Amino acid sequence: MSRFALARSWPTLAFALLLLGQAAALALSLGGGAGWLPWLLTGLLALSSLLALAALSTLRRARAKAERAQRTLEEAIDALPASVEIYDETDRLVAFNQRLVEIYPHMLREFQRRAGFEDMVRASLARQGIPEAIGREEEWLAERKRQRGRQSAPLLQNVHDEIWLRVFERRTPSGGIVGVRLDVSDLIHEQQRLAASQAHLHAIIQSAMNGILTLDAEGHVLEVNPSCEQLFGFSAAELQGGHLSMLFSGGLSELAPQSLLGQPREVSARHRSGEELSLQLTMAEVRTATTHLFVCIVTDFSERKRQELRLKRANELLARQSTTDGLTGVGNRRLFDQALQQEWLRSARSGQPLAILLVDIDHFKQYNDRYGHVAGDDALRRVATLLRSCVGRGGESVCRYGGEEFVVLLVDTDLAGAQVVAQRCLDSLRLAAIEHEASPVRPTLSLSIGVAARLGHSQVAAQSLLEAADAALYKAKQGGRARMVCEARIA
Ligand SMILES: Nc1nc2c(ncn2[C@@H]2O[C@H](COP(=O)(O)OP(=O)(O)OP(=O)(O)O)[C@@H](O)[C@H]2O)c(=O)[nH]1
Repeated sequence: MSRFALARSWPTLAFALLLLGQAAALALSLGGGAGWLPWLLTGLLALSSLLALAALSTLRRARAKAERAQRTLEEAIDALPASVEIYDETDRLVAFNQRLVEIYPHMLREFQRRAGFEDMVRASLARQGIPEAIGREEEWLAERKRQRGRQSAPLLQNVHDEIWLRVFERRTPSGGIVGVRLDVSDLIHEQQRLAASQAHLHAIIQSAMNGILTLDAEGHVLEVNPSCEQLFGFSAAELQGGHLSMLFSGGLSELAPQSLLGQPREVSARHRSGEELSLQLTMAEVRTATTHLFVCIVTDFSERKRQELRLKRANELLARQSTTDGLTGVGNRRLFDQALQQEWLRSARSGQPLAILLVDIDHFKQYNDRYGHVAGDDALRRVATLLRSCVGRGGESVCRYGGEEFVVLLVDTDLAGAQVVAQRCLDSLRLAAIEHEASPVRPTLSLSIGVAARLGHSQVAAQSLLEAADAALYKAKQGGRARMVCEARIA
């Protein structure tokens, strides 16, 4: 028997002793009895009084202890960060803590012991205290009652002023219900902020002009944006799961995304159609406690690259045109001037000789007059071609000097060598036998050539070589044309 049970039985014992005492007193008053009997009765009375007093004191102590225990329990429940409410088997409120009142301050009056759950919910609905139920209160209440104490997962409830609760309800073995409401507003607001930021990010990625791919740590495609689909000509479904190497060529196939981190790099790729793409690839790593992936941003500069190539070709053509004679296709005067300066310096450095032939078509005016300008142009083209074929080492050293005059630059060639070339030119034109009936020299086109050469290391200017060749040409003309004249070497 526990001490508490023992204490509870003592008043009964004391009462029994008292009754026994009174019975004995009655028997005595009714007649006779032993002389010791009053003493016995007095003793019994005293003993029963003592027992009763002891029992009362034990009871008081036990009650005080029970009250202390209940107070401790109530204080503990009140101190919980969650609200606690306890209902009996008829769904009436038996106990609740302070937190419940704080969560539902408008329900202060309704939170009474023995208040029914449904009545309290109805009161809350009437005050529009449950935002998600507004406009469909009865339906909401029916559903709430149906689920009461049976939810497999806690309910998420939006109360007022942006307060979100997780409601845990469990049925007790005796048929009552214990409810706990945990304020998860911070968590929900964080989730809402996260969802908003994800939506924001998603919109940016979806509308970005750059191709954006997410890759796993091995380089397999996880997600792509519409620009990426457009860029490669493959759908997201086709790209997903594929490896980086499927998209990019040029040595990227063996590389893991990790090795592409850092500075943007230029890579080439192929569109589904086979068209070559010039791309810039920037790789970023995303590493969190639960995630490890890579974000690859791809910029297409194929069009810019094509434009650059077109521009380069156009510039090359322009440069060629600016140094080419439009009629004959040989170099023009500008090219000759540049080449002469360049070779002059080179010859000065190396000590190698340098020679030029100044070539003039004889009586070309008469040719034009006799055969017309178009035929004259054609004759100029034929002479240019013949000269190029006579020069041997790269015909590009033949330039049109102006009108019906050509100049031939002969590198690493001395005067003797230049004379050989000049003679070859004269012979070659004679053999070509281009008709020139109006020429007083002979009935075919002829040339006069002035030859000059420089010795290496001479300090004079390049112009002096040209002047020497011009003087020689003049002498050739004076000497009857259809010939060459060699000017003395330039020192
Ligand atoms: N068809 C044609 N003729 C040209 C061209 N450039 C210059 N000529 C002509 O070449 C002729 C040169 O005449 P001149 O300077 O008197 O020389 P030439 O008639 O050859 O006389 P010599 O040089 O003294 O033998 C001119 O009639 C020019 O019109 C050209 O591009 N096409």
